[in-house]
Amino acid sequence: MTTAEIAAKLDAHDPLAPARDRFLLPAGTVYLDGNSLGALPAKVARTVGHTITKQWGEDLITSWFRGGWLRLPLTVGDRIGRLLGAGPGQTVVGDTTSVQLFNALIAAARLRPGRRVLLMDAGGFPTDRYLAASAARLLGLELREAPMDRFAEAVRAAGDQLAVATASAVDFRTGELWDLAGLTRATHDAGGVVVWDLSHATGAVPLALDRDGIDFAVGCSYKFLSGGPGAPAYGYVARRHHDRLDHPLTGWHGHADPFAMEPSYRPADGIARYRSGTPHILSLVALDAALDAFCDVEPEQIRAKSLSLSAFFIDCVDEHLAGRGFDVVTPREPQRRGSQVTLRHKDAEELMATLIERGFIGDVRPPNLLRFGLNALYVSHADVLATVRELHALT
Ligand SMILES: Cc1ncc(COP(=O)(O)O)c(C=O)c1O
Ligand SMILES: Nc1c(O)cccc1C(=O)C[C@H](N)C(=O)O
Repeated sequence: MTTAEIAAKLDAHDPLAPARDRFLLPAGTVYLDGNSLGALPAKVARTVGHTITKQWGEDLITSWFRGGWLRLPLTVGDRIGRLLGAGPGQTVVGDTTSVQLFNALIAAARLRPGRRVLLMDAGGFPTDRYLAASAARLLGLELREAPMDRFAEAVRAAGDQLAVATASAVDFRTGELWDLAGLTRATHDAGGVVVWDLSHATGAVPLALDRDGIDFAVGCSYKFLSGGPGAPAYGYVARRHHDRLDHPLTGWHGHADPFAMEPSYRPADGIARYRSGTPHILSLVALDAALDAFCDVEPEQIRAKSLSLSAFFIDCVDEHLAGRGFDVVTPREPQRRGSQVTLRHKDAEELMATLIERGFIGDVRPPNLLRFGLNALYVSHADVLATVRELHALT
């Protein structure tokens, strides 16, 4: 079969194909950058419009209490929790991933007083590295870094000095998926606490935070979840830590009784104490509406489609781009792949600029990586083949 026939067959048998209509994608565009900014879900504008005109415009401040605004960080958190393999009452939505990560690192370290080492993933996203360095300085911890393929070794080397280990589940450059369960176990064996950044995994890879015993996790909601530009991030804290959870940002929304306006901080019970200030309602409403696109979809279905797309992408590269200067950077073993394919090429910048001009949107990361995000809800095998053909035409 030709790659065109294979694409047609895979798309014809794709149970998630109808989900594409839940998104507004511009005609003539192949969108492979949903790992950076997810496409616009069709329901979002209408829902946010209603919140603005009715809830804000007419119901005014009563919307905080009667309109459900106050609880949105928790209700939306539980909806994301379903995609994380997290039972209700452990996920809160708000602030940015950077802020969530900072909170998680500090709160995690406070669970291990007397231990000296904060271990971070050497190839992590820059914001994670910058924040881990600052958290270490603030807490007087020794910052160590290790590449992910030697992370477990570094955890063992830190031994009983390990306070916190933090890493990304999926490498933002290569799309490699790491062993969350195994690395969490290794961290626990050393007596440490783990903080995962799940930004490139959420909505893309099945996760089992409760089952895998993960302590803390954070993630973006504007990537595979399509919550919109600057959509609020989430923070997960395993229930077993809630009673001892010492949140660094003791804002009034995490207080046991915010509207009592007490002079001193008294943390709320459960995950509610992991809130801080006033939630970003319009962004939360947009994210809530975006999550409807996932309501009848199981993470395993997303995974099956995503792996089919990435395997087909790699096959098309092998078939159509051989000898044209491309290397497949993303692992070929399916269990080691997230939901993107990364290619190395010396002219990555120029190639991507031309691809985008022609309606094929991916992105580049220095020095020479072309990244293509594969959102199982709206990307087809035909999109993948068309993109590879365009790269063929350009090289
Ligand atoms: C792994 C990872 N963490 C964090 C972020 C971003 O954090 P923030 O939303 O605070 O900019 C990104 C992407 O921007 C990311 O890829
Ligand atoms: N967060 C972003 C932003 O504020 C502007 C442009 C892109 C982004 C991204 O999400 C980048 C993304 N995290 C990455 O993996 O490179």
